Amino acid sequence: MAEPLTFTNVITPLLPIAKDLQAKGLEVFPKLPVVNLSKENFKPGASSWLGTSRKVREALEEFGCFVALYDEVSLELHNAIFSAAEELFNLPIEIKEKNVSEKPYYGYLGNNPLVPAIYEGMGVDYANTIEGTQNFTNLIWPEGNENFCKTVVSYSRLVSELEQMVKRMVFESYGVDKYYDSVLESSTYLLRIMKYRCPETNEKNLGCDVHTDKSFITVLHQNEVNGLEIRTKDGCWIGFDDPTPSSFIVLAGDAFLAWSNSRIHSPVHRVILNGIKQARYSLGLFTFNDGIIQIPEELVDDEHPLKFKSFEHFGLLRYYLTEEGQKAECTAKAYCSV
Ligand SMILES: O=C(O)CCC(=O)C(=O)O
Ligand SMILES: [Fe+2]
Repeated sequence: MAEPLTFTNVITPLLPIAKDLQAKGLEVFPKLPVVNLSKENFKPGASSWLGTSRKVREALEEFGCFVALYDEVSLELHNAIFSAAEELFNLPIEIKEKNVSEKPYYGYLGNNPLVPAIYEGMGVDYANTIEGTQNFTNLIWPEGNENFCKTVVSYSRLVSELEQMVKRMVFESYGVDKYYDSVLESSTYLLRIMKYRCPETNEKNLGCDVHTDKSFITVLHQNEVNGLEIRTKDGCWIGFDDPTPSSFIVLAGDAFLAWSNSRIHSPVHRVILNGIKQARYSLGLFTFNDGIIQIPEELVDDEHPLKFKSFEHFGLLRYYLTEEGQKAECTAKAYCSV
């Protein structure tokens, strides 16, 4: 029987051609897969849910990411969260530096030789909870900032619902939905608010160096200034160049790769700011799981022999900070392969 024409088997054969052209110095940017996840399009149990789940799984297996069209975040909230980001980064450095955390990469990242000079990041832990966001707000604005707090919680809750929908779809698509609730229960959400200022003359335009995420899933959202690039399995760079207020990049992290016994791909990505005229702001909602992540036995078979041991997710993140972890090509493989 002929292979069905899905977006992955249509796009994938074109990638080596794009890679060749890129190697010759030509700017060719194939597109990321796009999946419409706006709620009114389907309900659980309807056929479009199953078809969409398959698309989501295929995109994560082949590209490790896709553009989700999701209209739950209103334009008003979209504008409010980016204004909140601006307000936050306009604060004096000594206030921003108050945000420290024992969890690696959770506090203020900026003004630091470890990150590019044009980059700043601020982590809000447990951002989908009033308590988490209130703790952050109290630290930064002891006099209070109700508007910031409300905006961050509302945004993070809606985007965590998108993350949960994707996770449920993948679990169902693999027939392992019985593990969904326990994985959901241990999920925590870090919102990282990021700013990339315009590079000065002769300053490097690197915003974020090549890396894979250590999260289970990351959901990225940005203002109209481009720069995010994702590398395909065969080494072709795909730029995300048409952001809208309702487009979100859903990206699999190393923990999702390990959980799936290597079925899901965790893509290398970077941010490069070429000739930008205004600052780029982006938001990343990162899922990290408390405790141990188990690899479902159903995902182990002759074709997919067991590749990973159960692992502590925050252990993986801490390992990434070590000298050995920094050198590893794939953090999950180095940390918990069998
Ligand atoms: O700013 C972006 O779009 C991506 C940032 C990123 O990759 C990260 O924080 O892990
Ligand atoms: Fe990333």
